[in-house]
Amino acid sequence: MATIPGHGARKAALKMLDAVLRRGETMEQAGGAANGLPDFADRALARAIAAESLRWLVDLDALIDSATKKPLPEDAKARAVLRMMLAQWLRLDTPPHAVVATCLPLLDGGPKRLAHGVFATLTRGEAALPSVPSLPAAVAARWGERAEAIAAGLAVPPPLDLTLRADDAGEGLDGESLAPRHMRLPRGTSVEQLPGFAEGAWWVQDFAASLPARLLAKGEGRRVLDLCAAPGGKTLQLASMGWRVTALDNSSRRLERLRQNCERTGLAAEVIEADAMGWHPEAQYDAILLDAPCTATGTCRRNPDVLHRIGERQIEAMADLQRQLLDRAGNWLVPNGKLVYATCSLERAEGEDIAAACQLTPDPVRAEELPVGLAPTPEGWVRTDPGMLADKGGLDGFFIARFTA
Ligand SMILES: C[S@@+](CC[C@H](N)C(=O)[O-])C[C@H]1O[C@@H](n2cnc3c(N)ncnc32)[C@H](O)[C@@H]1O
Repeated sequence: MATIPGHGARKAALKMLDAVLRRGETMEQAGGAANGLPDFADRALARAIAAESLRWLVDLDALIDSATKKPLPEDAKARAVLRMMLAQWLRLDTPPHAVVATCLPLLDGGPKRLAHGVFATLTRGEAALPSVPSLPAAVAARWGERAEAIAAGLAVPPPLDLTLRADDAGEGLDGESLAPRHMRLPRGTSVEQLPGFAEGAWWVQDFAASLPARLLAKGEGRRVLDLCAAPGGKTLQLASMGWRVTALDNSSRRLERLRQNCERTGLAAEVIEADAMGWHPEAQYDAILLDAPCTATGTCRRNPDVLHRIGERQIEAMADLQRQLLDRAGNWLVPNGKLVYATCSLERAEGEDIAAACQLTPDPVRAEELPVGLAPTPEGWVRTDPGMLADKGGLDGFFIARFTA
């Protein structure tokens, strides 16, 4: 059979969906399925199809079920292909005939006629998605009263946030600054073409992800441990704030990216590859930033896979590790040293519950320390989610707490 243009991207997207939904892989891991595609546009398309299918999965399934007499099994290939077909038509504005031509061959030797019939019925009728994606029931229950606002923030992929190396490093960038050393640009902006890229004047970092380091004072040559540091967004921030940074992580692959980031921006850090659960420092630190490994549900706008592969089991496992890392790090500070604990998770178990049980002395964040009108919680913690700053393009979900030794 002659190759159908665009079919490769759909094949890769189907593999990505399968990797996330059946094997519980992250979008990053699943994205490997698209790496074999020679064309950048095809790789980007495969990722967009998979991401939009996952973002709108509950609503796409409702449409599919409305057009079948007997519901297709959850893991049926025909359901997966139909999810992708509908996501392309309803979210990526692909004309139905192009969707049919590129996707139905994925079901060769299978229920092709059934899928064609369901898609034809839906495209002929009034099929539409709601303005806000529906969350899986378990996720909505976990996110409680913020669930609706978070879902609204999830409806569109996020803008591009840059953190600047210095106060004047944003020259030539035409965006909105929400705080010193920050620039927000429209989503889809191509990073490589922006002024300052080659010179390392800035790096890509969601605005919420830049908040933990902002809660430490200027370094003035003091020593900070960036614990769980790779790929280094916070390492770069701390170095640019005048700290002498030790960046520790146990992933050599991610540390390689950290080193490249340091090289591109001309910022320095001592890099240590080690397991934080076995490592001991030679001397205590003036400050520690613990950006702990987590379920990353706060990044659901760019990684909608977390909506479907994270449950109580993964959350509890992460919370356990976070508690242990925080316990250990608490012993590595000089008297009166500061520790900032952060996770990009929307789960209380990985944020509020960890901070409440911490043995260190709380150092509550004050309202005047936070930019753009963000307010600390009554406990002096910071909690962000994708429903916040909606008129400015939203925020990733983060939890941040500060302590004193
Ligand atoms: C949330 S990410 C860090 C992001 C990073 N701080 C930044 O701003 O770019 C968490 C990191 O923890 C690392 N990690 C997980 N378990 C670890 C352990 N036991 N020891 C050291 N690093 C660990 C992971 O490799 C991952 O890079």
